[in-house]
Amino acid sequence: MDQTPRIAPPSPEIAALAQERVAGLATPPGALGRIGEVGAWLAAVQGEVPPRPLTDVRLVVFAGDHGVAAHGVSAYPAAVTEAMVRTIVAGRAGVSALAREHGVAVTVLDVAVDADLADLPAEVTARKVRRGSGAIHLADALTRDEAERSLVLGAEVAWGCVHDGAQLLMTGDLGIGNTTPAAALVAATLGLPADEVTGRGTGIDDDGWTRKRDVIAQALVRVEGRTGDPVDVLAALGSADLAAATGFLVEAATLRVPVVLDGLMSLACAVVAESIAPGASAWWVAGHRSTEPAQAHALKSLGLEPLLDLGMRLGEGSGAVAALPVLRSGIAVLRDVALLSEILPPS
Ligand SMILES: Cc1cc2ncn([C@H]3O[C@H](COP(=O)(O)O)[C@@H](O)[C@H]3O)c2cc1C
Ligand SMILES: O=C(O)c1cccnc1
Repeated sequence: MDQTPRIAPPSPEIAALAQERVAGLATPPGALGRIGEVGAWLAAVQGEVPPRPLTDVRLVVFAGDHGVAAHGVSAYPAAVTEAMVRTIVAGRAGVSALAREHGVAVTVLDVAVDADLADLPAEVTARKVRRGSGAIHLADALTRDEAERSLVLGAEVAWGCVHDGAQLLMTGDLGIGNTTPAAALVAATLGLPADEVTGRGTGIDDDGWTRKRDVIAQALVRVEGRTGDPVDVLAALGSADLAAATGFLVEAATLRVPVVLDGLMSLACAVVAESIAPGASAWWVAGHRSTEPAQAHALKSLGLEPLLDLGMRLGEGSGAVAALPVLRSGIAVLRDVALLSEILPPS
Protein backbone atom coordinates (compact mmCIF):
# COMPACT_ATOMS: atom_id res chain seq x y z
CA MET A 1 0.00 0.00 0.00
CA ASP A 2 1.77 3.13 -1.21
CA GLN A 3 0.35 6.56 -1.97
CA THR A 4 -3.39 6.23 -2.56
CA PRO A 5 -5.39 8.68 -4.70
CA ARG A 6 -7.19 11.38 -2.73
CA ILE A 7 -10.11 9.94 -0.77
CA ALA A 8 -13.48 11.46 -1.70
CA PRO A 9 -15.37 13.01 1.22
CA PRO A 10 -18.80 11.89 2.46
CA SER A 11 -21.62 13.16 0.19
CA PRO A 12 -21.72 17.00 0.33
CA GLU A 13 -25.37 16.91 -0.87
CA ILE A 14 -26.48 14.61 1.95
CA ALA A 15 -24.39 16.62 4.42
CA ALA A 16 -26.23 19.79 3.33
CA LEU A 17 -29.64 18.10 3.62
CA ALA A 18 -28.77 16.78 7.08
CA GLN A 19 -27.54 20.21 8.25
CA GLU A 20 -30.76 21.73 6.95
CA ARG A 21 -32.77 19.17 8.97
CA VAL A 22 -30.76 19.91 12.13
CA ALA A 23 -31.34 23.64 11.59
CA GLY A 24 -35.07 23.04 11.17
CA LEU A 25 -35.58 20.92 14.31
CA ALA A 26 -37.86 22.12 17.11
CA THR A 27 -34.92 23.58 19.02
CA PRO A 28 -33.28 27.01 18.96
CA PRO A 29 -30.72 27.11 16.13
CA GLY A 30 -27.47 25.40 17.19
CA ALA A 31 -28.92 24.38 20.57
CA LEU A 32 -27.92 20.73 20.10
CA GLY A 33 -24.27 21.73 19.61
CA ARG A 34 -21.94 18.88 18.68
CA ILE A 35 -24.80 16.36 18.96
CA GLY A 36 -26.48 17.96 15.96
CA GLU A 37 -23.16 18.22 14.11
CA VAL A 38 -22.25 14.54 14.54
CA GLY A 39 -25.79 13.54 13.61
CA ALA A 40 -25.39 15.42 10.33
CA TRP A 41 -21.91 13.88 9.79
CA LEU A 42 -23.29 10.37 10.35
CA ALA A 43 -26.07 11.08 7.85
CA ALA A 44 -23.45 12.18 5.30
CA VAL A 45 -21.20 9.15 5.85
CA GLN A 46 -24.20 6.82 5.62
CA GLY A 47 -25.59 8.71 2.61
CA GLU A 48 -29.04 8.92 4.21
CA VAL A 49 -31.18 11.50 6.09
CA PRO A 50 -32.05 10.68 8.77
CA PRO A 51 -29.15 8.29 9.49
CA ARG A 52 -29.88 4.69 10.46
CA PRO A 53 -29.37 3.58 14.08
CA LEU A 54 -25.93 2.10 14.79
CA THR A 55 -26.49 -1.58 15.51
CA ASP A 56 -23.16 -3.01 14.30
CA VAL A 57 -20.17 -1.19 15.80
CA ARG A 58 -16.79 -2.91 15.99
CA LEU A 59 -13.53 -2.11 17.76
CA VAL A 60 -10.27 -3.73 16.71
CA VAL A 61 -7.47 -3.53 19.29
CA PHE A 62 -4.05 -3.82 17.61
CA ALA A 63 -1.59 -5.45 20.03
CA GLY A 64 2.19 -5.58 19.92
CA ASP A 65 5.35 -5.20 21.95
CA HIS A 66 8.00 -2.53 21.46
CA GLY A 67 11.77 -2.76 21.82
CA VAL A 68 11.86 0.63 23.58
CA ALA A 69 10.02 -0.91 26.57
CA ALA A 70 13.37 -2.35 27.70
CA HIS A 71 14.84 1.18 27.86
CA GLY A 72 12.91 2.72 30.75
CA VAL A 73 10.19 4.56 28.80
CA SER A 74 7.15 2.99 30.53
CA ALA A 75 6.00 2.71 34.14
CA TYR A 76 5.17 -0.98 33.51
CA PRO A 77 7.07 -4.06 32.33
CA ALA A 78 6.51 -5.53 28.85
CA ALA A 79 4.88 -8.66 30.35
CA VAL A 80 1.74 -6.54 30.89
CA THR A 81 1.05 -6.62 27.13
CA GLU A 82 0.43 -10.38 27.05
CA ALA A 83 -1.53 -10.22 30.31
CA MET A 84 -3.78 -7.46 28.94
CA VAL A 85 -4.36 -9.27 25.62
CA ARG A 86 -5.58 -12.23 27.66
CA THR A 87 -7.70 -9.88 29.81
CA ILE A 88 -9.39 -8.44 26.72
CA VAL A 89 -10.06 -11.95 25.42
CA ALA A 90 -11.59 -12.74 28.83
CA GLY A 91 -13.76 -9.60 28.54
CA ARG A 92 -12.33 -8.05 31.69
CA ALA A 93 -10.28 -5.04 30.48
CA GLY A 94 -11.35 -1.41 30.91
CA VAL A 95 -12.49 -1.30 27.31
CA SER A 96 -14.40 -4.58 27.70
CA ALA A 97 -16.71 -3.10 30.34
CA LEU A 98 -17.35 0.04 28.27
CA ALA A 99 -17.90 -1.97 25.10
CA ARG A 100 -20.45 -4.26 26.78
CA GLU A 101 -22.26 -1.25 28.17
CA HIS A 102 -22.50 0.38 24.73
CA GLY A 103 -22.93 -2.68 22.51
CA VAL A 104 -19.56 -2.66 20.75
CA ALA A 105 -17.98 -5.91 19.50
CA VAL A 106 -14.29 -6.04 20.48
CA THR A 107 -11.58 -8.03 18.69
CA VAL A 108 -7.98 -8.00 19.88
CA LEU A 109 -5.43 -8.82 17.21
CA ASP A 110 -1.93 -10.08 18.07
CA VAL A 111 0.14 -8.28 15.44
CA ALA A 112 3.48 -8.31 17.24
CA VAL A 113 3.15 -9.42 20.86
CA ASP A 114 6.45 -10.82 22.16
CA ALA A 115 4.84 -13.97 23.56
CA ASP A 116 3.39 -17.22 22.34
CA LEU A 117 -0.37 -16.78 22.40
CA ALA A 118 -1.14 -19.92 20.38
CA ASP A 119 -3.65 -21.12 23.00
CA LEU A 120 -5.90 -18.13 22.20
CA PRO A 121 -8.53 -18.24 19.41
CA ALA A 122 -7.18 -18.08 15.83
CA GLU A 123 -9.02 -14.78 15.20
CA VAL A 124 -6.61 -13.25 17.76
CA THR A 125 -3.38 -14.95 16.73
CA ALA A 126 -3.53 -16.06 13.09
CA ARG A 127 -2.13 -12.85 11.58
CA LYS A 128 0.98 -12.27 13.70
CA VAL A 129 3.70 -10.37 11.82
CA ARG A 130 6.57 -10.75 14.30
CA ARG A 131 7.40 -10.99 18.03
CA GLY A 132 7.96 -7.40 19.14
CA SER A 133 9.08 -4.46 16.99
CA GLY A 134 12.59 -2.97 17.09
CA ALA A 135 13.76 -0.31 19.58
CA ILE A 136 13.32 2.77 17.38
CA HIS A 137 16.23 4.81 18.79
CA LEU A 138 18.68 2.03 17.90
CA ALA A 139 17.35 0.50 14.67
CA ASP A 140 14.32 0.48 12.39
CA ALA A 141 11.23 -1.00 14.06
CA LEU A 142 10.45 -3.11 10.98
CA THR A 143 11.74 -4.00 7.56
CA ARG A 144 9.98 -2.30 4.66
CA ASP A 145 8.38 -5.64 3.82
CA GLU A 146 7.04 -6.08 7.37
CA ALA A 147 5.62 -2.53 7.31
CA GLU A 148 3.86 -3.23 4.02
CA ARG A 149 2.55 -6.58 5.24
CA SER A 150 1.24 -4.95 8.43
CA LEU A 151 -0.54 -2.23 6.42
CA VAL A 152 -2.16 -4.89 4.24
CA LEU A 153 -3.13 -6.91 7.30
CA GLY A 154 -4.92 -3.92 8.84
CA ALA A 155 -6.64 -3.18 5.54
CA GLU A 156 -7.84 -6.76 5.28
CA VAL A 157 -9.21 -6.65 8.81
CA ALA A 158 -11.16 -3.45 8.01
CA TRP A 159 -12.43 -5.01 4.77
CA GLY A 160 -13.56 -8.11 6.68
CA CYS A 161 -15.46 -6.04 9.28
CA VAL A 162 -17.19 -3.97 6.60
CA HIS A 163 -18.16 -6.96 4.46
CA ASP A 164 -19.51 -8.60 7.59
CA GLY A 165 -21.88 -5.65 8.11
CA ALA A 166 -20.01 -3.17 10.34
CA GLN A 167 -21.53 0.32 10.16
CA LEU A 168 -18.94 2.04 12.34
CA LEU A 169 -15.37 1.04 13.24
CA MET A 170 -12.99 1.98 16.04
CA THR A 171 -9.26 1.44 16.53
CA GLY A 172 -7.63 0.58 19.83
CA ASP A 173 -4.08 -0.30 20.94
CA LEU A 174 -2.34 -2.49 23.43
CA GLY A 175 1.40 -2.70 24.01
CA ILE A 176 3.68 -1.53 26.80
CA GLY A 177 5.93 1.24 25.49
CA ASN A 178 3.68 2.10 22.55
CA THR A 179 3.28 5.77 23.46
CA THR A 180 6.98 6.20 22.53
CA PRO A 181 6.79 5.10 18.85
CA ALA A 182 3.38 6.78 18.56
CA ALA A 183 4.82 10.10 19.75
CA ALA A 184 7.81 9.64 17.41
CA LEU A 185 5.47 9.08 14.45
CA VAL A 186 3.61 12.30 15.25
CA ALA A 187 6.89 14.22 15.65
CA ALA A 188 8.34 12.92 12.37
CA THR A 189 5.14 13.42 10.38
CA LEU A 190 4.37 16.90 11.71
CA GLY A 191 7.97 18.10 12.07
CA LEU A 192 7.89 18.57 15.87
CA PRO A 193 10.73 18.25 18.39
CA ALA A 194 10.78 15.40 20.97
CA ASP A 195 10.05 17.83 23.84
CA GLU A 196 6.65 18.71 22.40
CA VAL A 197 5.40 15.16 21.85
CA THR A 198 6.67 13.33 24.93
CA GLY A 199 3.97 12.51 27.46
CA ARG A 200 3.66 10.50 30.68
CA GLY A 201 2.07 7.41 29.09
CA THR A 202 1.21 4.94 31.85
CA GLY A 203 2.47 7.45 34.42
CA ILE A 204 6.27 7.73 34.27
CA ASP A 205 8.08 10.04 36.72
CA ASP A 206 10.31 12.97 35.74
CA ASP A 207 13.40 10.80 35.17
CA GLY A 208 11.34 8.42 33.04
CA TRP A 209 9.97 11.36 31.04
CA THR A 210 13.52 12.61 30.34
CA ARG A 211 14.62 9.12 29.25
CA LYS A 212 11.58 8.81 27.00
CA ARG A 213 12.17 12.25 25.50
CA ASP A 214 15.81 11.31 24.82
CA VAL A 215 14.79 8.01 23.18
CA ILE A 216 12.37 9.88 20.89
CA ALA A 217 14.97 12.58 20.12
CA GLN A 218 17.60 9.92 19.29
CA ALA A 219 15.12 8.09 17.06
CA LEU A 220 14.28 11.32 15.20
CA VAL A 221 17.98 12.09 14.63
CA ARG A 222 18.55 8.49 13.47
CA VAL A 223 15.92 8.78 10.71
CA GLU A 224 16.61 12.38 9.69
CA GLY A 225 15.97 12.88 5.99
CA ARG A 226 13.70 9.84 5.71
CA THR A 227 10.40 11.41 6.77
CA GLY A 228 8.98 12.02 3.28
CA ASP A 229 7.62 8.51 2.77
CA PRO A 230 4.95 7.49 5.31
CA VAL A 231 5.55 3.75 4.84
CA ASP A 232 9.26 4.26 5.52
CA VAL A 233 8.36 6.34 8.59
CA LEU A 234 6.22 3.46 9.91
CA ALA A 235 9.07 1.01 9.30
CA ALA A 236 11.65 3.28 10.94
CA LEU A 237 9.74 4.75 13.90
CA GLY A 238 6.52 2.78 14.24
CA SER A 239 5.77 -0.89 14.83
CA ALA A 240 3.84 -3.70 13.18
CA ASP A 241 0.73 -3.03 15.31
CA LEU A 242 0.78 0.72 14.56
CA ALA A 243 1.28 0.00 10.84
CA ALA A 244 -1.67 -2.42 10.91
CA ALA A 245 -3.89 0.19 12.58
CA THR A 246 -2.79 2.68 9.89
CA GLY A 247 -3.77 0.26 7.11
CA PHE A 248 -7.12 -0.25 8.86
CA LEU A 249 -7.81 3.52 8.84
CA VAL A 250 -6.85 3.94 5.18
CA GLU A 251 -9.04 1.01 4.11
CA ALA A 252 -12.07 2.14 6.14
CA ALA A 253 -11.95 5.55 4.43
CA THR A 254 -11.47 3.89 1.03
CA LEU A 255 -14.57 1.77 1.72
CA ARG A 256 -16.46 4.92 2.87
CA VAL A 257 -17.03 3.55 6.38
CA PRO A 258 -16.67 5.92 9.36
CA VAL A 259 -14.18 5.38 12.18
CA VAL A 260 -14.12 6.73 15.73
CA LEU A 261 -10.53 7.47 16.73
CA ASP A 262 -9.26 6.91 20.26
CA GLY A 263 -6.19 8.30 22.04
CA LEU A 264 -2.55 8.81 21.11
CA MET A 265 -1.89 5.59 19.17
CA SER A 266 -5.07 5.97 17.16
CA LEU A 267 -4.27 9.60 16.30
CA ALA A 268 -0.62 8.86 15.48
CA CYS A 269 -1.80 6.23 13.00
CA ALA A 270 -4.38 8.70 11.70
CA VAL A 271 -1.78 11.35 10.82
CA VAL A 272 0.27 8.73 8.96
CA ALA A 273 -2.87 7.35 7.26
CA GLU A 274 -3.82 10.86 6.16
CA SER A 275 -0.40 11.29 4.54
CA ILE A 276 -0.79 7.92 2.77
CA ALA A 277 -4.37 8.68 1.71
CA PRO A 278 -5.07 12.44 1.75
CA GLY A 279 -8.71 13.20 2.51
CA ALA A 280 -9.22 10.06 4.63
CA SER A 281 -9.73 12.15 7.78
CA ALA A 282 -13.17 13.25 6.54
CA TRP A 283 -14.30 9.70 7.48
CA TRP A 284 -13.05 9.92 11.07
CA VAL A 285 -14.35 11.48 14.24
CA ALA A 286 -12.19 11.90 17.36
CA GLY A 287 -13.76 10.13 20.35
CA HIS A 288 -11.88 11.86 23.13
CA ARG A 289 -9.00 14.12 24.10
CA SER A 290 -6.21 12.12 25.73
CA THR A 291 -3.82 13.68 28.23
CA GLU A 292 -0.92 12.94 25.80
CA PRO A 293 0.54 16.08 24.16
CA ALA A 294 1.26 14.30 20.86
CA GLN A 295 -2.43 13.41 20.55
CA ALA A 296 -3.31 17.12 20.80
CA HIS A 297 -0.84 17.96 18.00
CA ALA A 298 -2.24 15.18 15.83
CA LEU A 299 -5.85 16.29 16.43
CA LYS A 300 -4.94 19.86 15.48
CA SER A 301 -3.15 18.84 12.31
CA LEU A 302 -6.17 16.82 11.18
CA GLY A 303 -8.63 19.56 12.18
CA LEU A 304 -10.46 17.19 14.54
CA GLU A 305 -12.12 18.32 17.77
CA PRO A 306 -12.77 15.43 20.17
CA LEU A 307 -16.30 14.69 21.36
CA LEU A 308 -15.25 13.99 24.96
CA ASP A 309 -12.62 15.43 27.30
CA LEU A 310 -12.69 13.21 30.38
CA GLY A 311 -9.00 13.11 31.31
CA MET A 312 -8.72 9.54 29.97
CA ARG A 313 -5.32 8.00 29.10
CA LEU A 314 -6.03 4.31 28.86
CA GLY A 315 -5.91 3.45 25.17
CA GLU A 316 -7.45 0.07 24.19
CA GLY A 317 -10.06 2.06 22.20
CA SER A 318 -11.74 3.08 25.45
CA GLY A 319 -12.14 6.76 24.53
CA ALA A 320 -13.70 5.83 21.19
CA VAL A 321 -16.19 3.48 22.83
CA ALA A 322 -17.02 6.06 25.52
CA ALA A 323 -18.01 8.53 22.77
CA LEU A 324 -20.50 6.18 21.12
CA PRO A 325 -23.53 7.43 23.11
CA VAL A 326 -22.84 10.94 21.76
CA LEU A 327 -22.88 9.59 18.19
CA ARG A 328 -26.06 7.62 18.84
CA SER A 329 -27.61 10.77 20.34
CA GLY A 330 -26.86 12.60 17.09
CA ILE A 331 -28.74 9.95 15.16
CA ALA A 332 -31.67 9.98 17.58
CA VAL A 333 -32.25 13.72 17.27
CA LEU A 334 -32.21 13.60 13.48
CA ARG A 335 -34.66 10.69 13.50
CA ASP A 336 -37.04 11.60 16.32
CA VAL A 337 -37.18 15.36 16.93
CA ALA A 338 -40.07 17.24 15.31
CA LEU A 339 -39.42 20.05 12.85
CA LEU A 340 -40.31 23.54 14.08
CA SER A 341 -42.43 23.91 10.93
CA GLU A 342 -44.54 20.91 12.04
CA ILE A 343 -45.41 22.27 15.49
CA LEU A 344 -45.93 25.98 14.77
CA PRO A 345 -49.19 27.20 13.24
CA PRO A 346 -48.62 28.61 9.73
CA SER A 347 -48.09 32.38 9.97
C1 LIG B 1 -2.53 -2.47 33.12
C2 LIG B 1 -2.46 -1.68 31.83
C3 LIG B 1 -3.53 -1.73 30.93
C4 LIG B 1 -3.47 -0.98 29.76
N1 LIG B 1 -4.34 -0.84 28.75
C5 LIG B 1 -3.85 -0.01 27.86
N2 LIG B 1 -2.65 0.44 28.25
C6 LIG B 1 -1.93 1.44 27.50
O1 LIG B 1 -0.70 1.79 28.15
C7 LIG B 1 0.42 1.35 27.42
C8 LIG B 1 1.17 2.50 26.83
O2 LIG B 1 1.78 3.31 27.78
P1 LIG B 1 3.37 3.32 27.94
O3 LIG B 1 3.93 3.80 26.64
O4 LIG B 1 3.63 4.25 29.09
O5 LIG B 1 3.78 1.90 28.26
C9 LIG B 1 -0.13 0.46 26.33
O6 LIG B 1 -0.21 -0.88 26.76
C10 LIG B 1 -1.47 1.05 26.09
O7 LIG B 1 -2.34 0.20 25.41
C11 LIG B 1 -2.37 -0.16 29.44
C12 LIG B 1 -1.29 -0.11 30.34
C13 LIG B 1 -1.33 -0.87 31.54
C14 LIG B 1 -0.17 -0.81 32.49
O1 LIG C 1 -3.67 8.40 24.70
C1 LIG C 1 -3.74 7.20 24.91
O2 LIG C 1 -4.49 6.47 24.22
C2 LIG C 1 -2.87 6.53 25.94
C3 LIG C 1 -2.19 7.26 26.85
C4 LIG C 1 -1.41 6.62 27.79
C5 LIG C 1 -1.32 5.25 27.79
N1 LIG C 1 -2.00 4.54 26.89
C6 LIG C 1 -2.78 5.17 25.98
